[in-house]
Amino acid sequence: MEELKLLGNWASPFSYRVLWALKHKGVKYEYVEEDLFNKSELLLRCNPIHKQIPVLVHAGKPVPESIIILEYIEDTWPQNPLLPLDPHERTMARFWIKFGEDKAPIFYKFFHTVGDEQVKGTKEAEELLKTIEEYGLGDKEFFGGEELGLTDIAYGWIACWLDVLAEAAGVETLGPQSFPRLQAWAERFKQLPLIKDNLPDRHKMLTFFKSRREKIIAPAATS
Ligand SMILES: N[C@@H](CCC(=O)N[C@@H](CS)C(=O)NCC(=O)O)C(=O)O
Repeated sequence: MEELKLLGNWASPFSYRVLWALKHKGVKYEYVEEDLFNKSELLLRCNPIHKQIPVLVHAGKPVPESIIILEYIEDTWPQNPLLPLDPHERTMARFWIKFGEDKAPIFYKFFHTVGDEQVKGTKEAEELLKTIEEYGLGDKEFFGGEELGLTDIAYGWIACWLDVLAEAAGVETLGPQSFPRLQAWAERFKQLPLIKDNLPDRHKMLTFFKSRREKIIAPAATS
């Protein structure tokens, strides 16, 4: 069997995207935990551009960037498809995945700011959630219809990480709970055995993200 390694980090939603997709496909792989404060030679060699996890290394060939890795997984292991067969539906799944990626900096603003900036960032993130709920999810069970797909995996952090980040940043109101259809999707998503059995411990995440947040806002708080 060709060697397959996932370089990841326990707290990273981007790592979990890849892990969920591999498990969904039933593909065996070796997980390598990266210390992001002391990156391994392997990571630096495999992702010299961004020096970030996740990286999937397949038969010695590295693939960086979680969304690109998801596409690679779908192309390489076609079983249990995560993208629809219909070309238009397939393209729209990619549209929504790209939308989420393009808007990521706006989404994370609330976590990196304080005061008025944070209020503004929270509002902007809420607007994005509203758009995703109304135009992306609509009345469907999952983004692609009745079954889990690549868009759900890409947006999985909204179901499993956003409330933790919001709590760590003191903006508990931010999250799918304010959007009924998004909230129902998030609950449905989290109840899938694939997701439920493959998530970091919430308390451990909260402690970690609170400490990250304190470090991020420290210069703003003392200036
Ligand atoms: N766009 C990237 C983001 C990956 C990312 O932000 N990884 C973080 C961990 S969550 C990382 O490796 N941080 C270390 C660093 O930037 O030095 C992806 O989707 O893979």
